Amino acid sequence: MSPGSEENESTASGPSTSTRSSRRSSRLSKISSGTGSPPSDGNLFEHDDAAQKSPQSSRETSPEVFAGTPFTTATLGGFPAFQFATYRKNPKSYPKVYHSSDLQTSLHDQMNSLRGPIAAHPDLRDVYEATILQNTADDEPNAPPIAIRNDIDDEPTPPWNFYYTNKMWHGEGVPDPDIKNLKGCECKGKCNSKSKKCACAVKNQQVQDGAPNGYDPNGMLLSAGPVFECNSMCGCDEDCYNRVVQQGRKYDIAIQKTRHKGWGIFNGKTHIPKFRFIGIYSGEILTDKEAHKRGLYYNAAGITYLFDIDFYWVKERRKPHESVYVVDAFHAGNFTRFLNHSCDPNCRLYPIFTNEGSDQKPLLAVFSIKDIQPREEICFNYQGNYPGDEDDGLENPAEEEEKEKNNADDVIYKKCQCGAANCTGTISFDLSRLSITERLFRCQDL
Ligand SMILES: C[S@@+](CC[C@H](N)C(=O)[O-])C[C@H]1O[C@@H](n2cnc3c(N)ncnc32)[C@H](O)[C@@H]1O
Repeated sequence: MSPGSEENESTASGPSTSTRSSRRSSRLSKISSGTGSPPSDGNLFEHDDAAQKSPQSSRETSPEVFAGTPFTTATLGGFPAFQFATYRKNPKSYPKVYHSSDLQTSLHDQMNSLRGPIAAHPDLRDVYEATILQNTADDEPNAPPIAIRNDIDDEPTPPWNFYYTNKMWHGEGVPDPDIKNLKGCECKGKCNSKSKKCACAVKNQQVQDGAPNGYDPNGMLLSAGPVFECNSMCGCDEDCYNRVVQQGRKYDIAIQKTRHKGWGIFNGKTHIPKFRFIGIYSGEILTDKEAHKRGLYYNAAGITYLFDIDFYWVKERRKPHESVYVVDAFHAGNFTRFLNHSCDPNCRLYPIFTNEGSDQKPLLAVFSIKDIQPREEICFNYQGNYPGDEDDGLENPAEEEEKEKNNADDVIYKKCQCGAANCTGTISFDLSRLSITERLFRCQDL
């Protein structure tokens, strides 16, 4: 089954489109010069907080970035004003870069030092939920809250062993997002995935050889990607149809204890249609070398949160000297780190680019691949086996046996508790990594 292969729903806000048969709105903005005192009539101005707070905002005025930019000399209340489109051709604010070395752990150390009845107090759940809200306030301000539930035992919350975040924290040796190679579109209003003029839509169509790619106006994913979302360099609106992952989570979910698989992720009260964005697999982005070192420890503990960025499309473009990047959600991550494995999964990870110009570092975005009922557990397949993939994940048994002998120390086997009718009985983590898929992974294969 392919993303977007169902009939489109009509939409109240956007034009109704049929994606199956087909291959696939000036405003003035102003910004303070960033120097001197804020204006006394500051509320007359739209200030870009992100740009002002960003440690890199000094770059906004650097000659390298703005060389030749036709800024207007018009002023509004003493501040320079310029055309929105011109402004957006130069990033309004460089995406802030987060480094693993800046991760905060003091709250976690404090919570882990609690002992006795206080450590098991049910009210700790409220602290956990509030921490999630606080840590995600800037990147998903309109998302429904995440609930913590446990009807199985007395553990009040999942362990306080990671920093809750939707961001990607760059480890040592991992380059910052490549902004120099980030290209935007010149569109105004909302971009249309079928457009032949929108540079982002055209790029998306090209990577799928002209087949539909990107999203429909309801946010439904149209292909297996990669999808290049509109970015800081684009002229379109913040709620453009080609900005789905960057707008954050829309569905309410619960982190809930399961009987045999530890904590898991459950849908909330609403039904999630297929191919809708659920969340990004956030955490630290590491070099392969660092991930390998950590993997040995995770093997010993029998649990892993390492996830290789090894999409077919990424691999094809990797230069010989380039490392595989790996996402590690052990020390930092969001609810997606609690997604359990199922042999009959209802979600899958897709490569989505938001503000990253490097081919090698898409976000790992979780989308539903089936309609997900209220309260249903949300799971993906840790081995990257999905019905309809080129070989359905079924390896050559002789090759597999040989691989197992060679890697005996690097593979963890666990009894699978997914309960699906087609359950294979075991889950294995090869080299302590969860895999997107080693196999060919193209839209037409799904
Ligand atoms: C990425 S974590 C998922 C969240 C985990 N349940 C927790 O409480 O932190 C992966 C671990 O969850 C457990 N798990 C996930 N899916 C499972 C399954 N189908 N059967 C048994 N254990 C599972 C295993 O212990 C596995 O190592």
